Amino acid sequence: MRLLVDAGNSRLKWRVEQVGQVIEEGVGVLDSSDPLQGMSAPVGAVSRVSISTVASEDKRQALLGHLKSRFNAPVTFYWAEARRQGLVNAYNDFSRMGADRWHAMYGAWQLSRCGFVVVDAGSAVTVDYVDPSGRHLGGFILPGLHMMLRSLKTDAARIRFDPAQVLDTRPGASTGECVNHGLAWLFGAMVRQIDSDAKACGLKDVLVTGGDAERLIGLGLAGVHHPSLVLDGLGAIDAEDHGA
Ligand SMILES: Nc1ncnc2c1ncn2[C@@H]1O[C@H](COP(=O)(O)OP(=O)(O)O)[C@@H](O)[C@H]1O
Ligand SMILES: CC(C)(COP(=O)(O)O)[C@@H](O)C(=O)NCCC(=O)O
Ligand SMILES: [K+]
Repeated sequence: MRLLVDAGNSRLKWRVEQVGQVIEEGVGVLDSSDPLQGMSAPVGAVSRVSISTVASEDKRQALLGHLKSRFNAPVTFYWAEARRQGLVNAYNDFSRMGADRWHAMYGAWQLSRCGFVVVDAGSAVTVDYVDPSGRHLGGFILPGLHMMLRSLKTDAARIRFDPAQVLDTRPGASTGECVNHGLAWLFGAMVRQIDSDAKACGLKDVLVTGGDAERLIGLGLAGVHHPSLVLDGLGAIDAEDHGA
């Protein structure tokens, strides 16, 4: 069995697989005593652990320590690459790209050959464009929904509100409405921009992942939800590197 891990800035997603079949999966918190919360697969049955992470070096080391003490199996971190199987990174310095972005793009590359957009609505929102030949055209990094709400709460003295996941984009008539409608309005505008870029670049598919994926689809993003695109891409790369 192999254990795949996507350790983001907010949450850690994990999946145990045997010959391509998902045995179990879950979500944990990276800097908790049990980041693989809920995992019941026998420890001895895990033959390797493969990880995609964008967490800090301290958190990465702590995760590595946890995995080494729990499993008697090799642990490999996978990072962004210049190219793989026809997918070509736009970054000059590919090592600076978040591993999650590369793995999500590679997951998408397994599914779509007609040009695609990957939207990962996690702690930060990332948008990446890939043309039908596999050339990454570049992307965008924006603060995520939760991050924006937190910055309004902590960096402005008189903005007090309860966050609400509304889809309402009408002008607000209270602080709460102005903030909550404001975020829906901003993300609605982003969704239209993605749609217009995709049309202009001739990209047919939009694949959406991350904790706020459904919210973006609710705001009109015409994409297909792939909840574990990062793990899918990581799994494909891990299989290739193990000759599977
Ligand atoms: N149960 C949850 N716990 C934390 N965040 C959640 C939850 N459900 C939805 N979210 C949203 O998902 C975002 C995090 O998405 P995720 O893909 O897990 O991020 P990351 O990959 O950065 O760890 C948060 O910013 C939040 O808005
Ligand atoms: C942009 C990100 C913070 C997104 O990670 P997330 O918020 O989903 O945990 C991550 O991909 C990252 O740290 N990237 C490094 C910078 C770059 O991709 O250029
Ligand atoms: K992510």
